[in-house]
Amino acid sequence: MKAIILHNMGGARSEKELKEFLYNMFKDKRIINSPIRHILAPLISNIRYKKVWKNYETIGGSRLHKVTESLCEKMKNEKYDVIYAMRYTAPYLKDSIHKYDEIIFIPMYPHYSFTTVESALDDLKNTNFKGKVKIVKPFYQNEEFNEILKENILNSVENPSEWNLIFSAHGLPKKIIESGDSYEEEVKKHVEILKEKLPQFKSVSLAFQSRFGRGEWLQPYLDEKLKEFKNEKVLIYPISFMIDNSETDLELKVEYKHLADEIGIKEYKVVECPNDSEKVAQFLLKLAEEA
Ligand SMILES: C=CC1=C(C)c2cc3[nH]c(cc4nc(cc5[nH]c(cc1n2)c(C)c5CCC(=O)O)C(CCC(=O)O)=C4C)c(C)c3C=C
Ligand SMILES: [Fe+2]
Ligand SMILES: [Fe+2]
Repeated sequence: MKAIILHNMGGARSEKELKEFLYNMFKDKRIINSPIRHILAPLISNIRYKKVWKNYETIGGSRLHKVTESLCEKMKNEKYDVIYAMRYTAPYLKDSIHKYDEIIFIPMYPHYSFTTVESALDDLKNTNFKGKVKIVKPFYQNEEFNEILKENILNSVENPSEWNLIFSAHGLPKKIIESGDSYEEEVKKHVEILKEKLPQFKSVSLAFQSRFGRGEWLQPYLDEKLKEFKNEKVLIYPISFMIDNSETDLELKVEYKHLADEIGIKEYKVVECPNDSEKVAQFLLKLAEEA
């Protein structure tokens, strides 16, 4: 039996699941590169989940699972089972992969990073799966994908010439980039590709969201970038994600929106991720076939 497996980070639908997510994430050597992460993981997750869950509750938890499930449903076909697995919350890869003889593995990230794609590949290796494996590579340069993004972005506003488009990428500690992670380079190339496809906008820029902890992260930070747009209209596109999750629904649409209001931004809007659209389903099937 063959399967296409969509692999993502995981999302928190309950307080318990948020604790599990945080614990697993901080235990991951790709996220915390410290020999004492086994001590840090329970400490940080225990302190953080209670504080953060209150905010998750305002959006009814993460919709990452639900939308991914719907995407799998749309990708269903006679040749393959289409299922999903998550890195830090159930359903875990080790619990489904051994049913199959052959899998096509799709890390659901447009750009490479040690913290995302490489961590997903660690998850795959850790299953000790002995069947045939094909892996879909990061696809930010794919023309069909970028046409989907372009259409998505243009459909979000009526007069793009009045709007400043900000591509918001998930941040990463500078230290990780300095250790050889190509994420920043790929994100910048991706923005250049999309900028050329979207000359209609008043301006196009890149910023990084959700800095965490101390230390320097990729810059410019989104909160600083927003300050440039007092009395202007700002459209945000979350460029690191395929599917909406707490980073888009909570961080961008609630927390950064609040900041935008404080700054005096005239209008602030966040574009939906590609999610479970028919076009994305067809695009991912094609990537799987070509892998
Ligand atoms: C501690 C460092 C973190 C790094 C590095 C990081 C990279 C990174 N994350 C995503 C995508 C997602 N992250 C999500 C949640 C989330 N991420 C971190 C921390 C780091 N992420 C935390 C602590 C959390 C939990 C929320 C919080 O406590 O603030 C999610 C959302 C899950 C959900 O519930 O919907 C996604 C998706 C990418 C793409 C990335 C690097 C490129
Ligand atoms: Fe994250
Ligand atoms: Fe984040």
